[in-house]
Amino acid sequence: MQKLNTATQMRQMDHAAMYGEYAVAPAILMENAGHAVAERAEKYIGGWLGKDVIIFCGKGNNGGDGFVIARHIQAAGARVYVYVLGCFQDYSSESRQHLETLFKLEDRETCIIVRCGDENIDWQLLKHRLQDSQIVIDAMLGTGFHGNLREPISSVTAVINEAAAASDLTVIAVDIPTGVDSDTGAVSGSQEEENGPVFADMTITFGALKRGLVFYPGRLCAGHVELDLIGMPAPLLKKSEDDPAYWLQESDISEILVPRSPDSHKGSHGTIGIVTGCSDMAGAALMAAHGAVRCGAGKVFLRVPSQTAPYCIGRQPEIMVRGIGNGSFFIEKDAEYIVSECRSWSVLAMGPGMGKNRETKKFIQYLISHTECPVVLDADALNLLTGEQNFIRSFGNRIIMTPHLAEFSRLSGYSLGEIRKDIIYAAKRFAAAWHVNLVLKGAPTVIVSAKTGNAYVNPTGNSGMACGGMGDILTGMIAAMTAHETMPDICTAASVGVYLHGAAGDYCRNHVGQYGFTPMELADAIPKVISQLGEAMAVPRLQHPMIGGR
Ligand SMILES: NC(=O)C1=CN([C@@H]2O[C@H](COP(=O)(O)OP(=O)(O)OC[C@H]3O[C@@H](n4cnc5c(N)ncnc54)[C@H](OP(=O)(O)O)[C@@H]3O)[C@@H](O)[C@H]2O)[C@@H](O)CC1
Ligand SMILES: Nc1ncnc2c1ncn2[C@@H]1O[C@H](COP(=O)(O)OP(=O)(O)O)[C@@H](O)[C@H]1O
Ligand SMILES: [K+]
Repeated sequence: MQKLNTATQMRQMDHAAMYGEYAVAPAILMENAGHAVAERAEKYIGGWLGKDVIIFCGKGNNGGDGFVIARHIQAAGARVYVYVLGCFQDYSSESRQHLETLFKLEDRETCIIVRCGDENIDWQLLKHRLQDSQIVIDAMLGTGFHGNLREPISSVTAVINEAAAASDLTVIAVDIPTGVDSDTGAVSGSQEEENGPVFADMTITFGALKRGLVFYPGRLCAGHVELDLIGMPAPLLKKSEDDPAYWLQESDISEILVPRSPDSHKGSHGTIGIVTGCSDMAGAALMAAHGAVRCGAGKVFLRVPSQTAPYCIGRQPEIMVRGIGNGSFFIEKDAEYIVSECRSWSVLAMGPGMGKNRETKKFIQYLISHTECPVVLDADALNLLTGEQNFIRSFGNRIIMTPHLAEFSRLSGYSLGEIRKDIIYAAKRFAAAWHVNLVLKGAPTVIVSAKTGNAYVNPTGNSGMACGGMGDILTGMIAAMTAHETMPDICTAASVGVYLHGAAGDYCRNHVGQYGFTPMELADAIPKVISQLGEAMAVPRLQHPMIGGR
């Protein structure tokens, strides 16, 4: 698990490293950052020797990193043009120190410094240099960026992007591409204003990942991302932040998802009750059940309204289907029977294709309030529970809600714009207010624990999954994961389900193609992606140290 930090958290980490008990000198931290870029980018571009490189250095410490990079790559055999966009006296003392060193290296041949602080930029000359260069390094703005790009940075950014689009210029961003908000992934400008962000091929980021590197549109600007720890003291790297968010790793999943015990039986892997569907949406119910089967569930029971049952019975032999009541949708009266069945179920999942009938809402509420097992709520179950914050709050610890953005907007009352502005904030705020475990589906999906308020962001998945039915499969997967005997808590189960769902989507993209793989094909890929985790799976362990815990 990697921390996903905000600019404020990064400032606190930097400050603690430099001015706390560890007393790492600011110039050394900057030296490490600049050296990390020179070294990691060298591998990416295949060596500095003989390359023409333009480094744009802003007036903050991101620019200071640029001065260090210039020194290292000049030494490695490149010709460097350094555009200094700040005035000497305004730089921090560590940036000034590195700039002074660079001034000593200026030779008009391998190190050419262009002082732009109080002069105009020769745009024609810059464009020619961009045409003749192979690499651009963006050290204009890092975590200090806010608002929209101002001149001259906005024009410099425009000419970099233009040159990169017209040639095979490689753009390397320092810490985060200029114009990307570290906290949210929002970017500067709009199409009309043309003051958009830098589009980089690679970003080397320092100390911890920034949230803006994994949320769109910022993620599109970052290209290939590498994290360098730049000599940050280990306790600071491990320290839990206030208001934390984490980027899930494959190693987290293989640590949690232990191999099945040789003497396990179907009871060890849970009895899954999927109670959903209505007359015209039998497919959603079947897909949810199939998602559970493919996640290794011990037994899967599918309960649908009686008029839906003929379309489900016998479709898949391992799923035990029964029709409930007399109608084409569930009504409150049907709930009593499910409550009695539920006593032997490990988990109850409701929502996919369930319809929006008011009577069905009463059915769902009756079931939630008369059962004790974990409950996964998706799709129509969420639409029906809009406005029921007080009701959900009292059961929230054992509920996982899995809305996509539009369902989340209806459920929470937050506008889509408000949600997109800061997805982690919106997800955490909702999970705290409703006291519920949340899986906010999207690109990427965010999971929030009801118990800790921690947010986990999922790295897997792709746009081939943007098609109807993918969420239904996920509902069944999360239900099945919740029921495995070795799963420490339901937020962890949800995180594993979401990760594997995306990983199975990535498997399908790679083996079937980005267009047109189906939810059922994705489900069929789940055992394959789990077996790929196989070698890394840990020996059984009861409590994973981070997700959902503590
Ligand atoms: N010791 C450390 O802390 C370490 C830090 N490190 C590095 O420092 C970086 C953070 O440095 P930082 O805090 O100086 O901020 P930075 O991103 O350089 O920008 C600040 C300047 O940008 C300006 N500005 C803002 N918005 C703007 C806009 N829209 N358009 C135009 N200008 C705008 C803003 O001006 P203002 O708006 O305040 O007038 C201010 O002058 C971090 O990302 C990492 O690379 C590493 O070396 C490791 C050790
Ligand atoms: N561009 C994308 N990148 C990654 N994952 C995606 C993308 N588009 C969709 N998904 C995933 O696919 C699933 C779609 O779920 P949902 O919208 O509920 O589908 P449905 O309701 O039709 O079953 C979610 O898990 C979502 O995260
Ligand atoms: K940058």
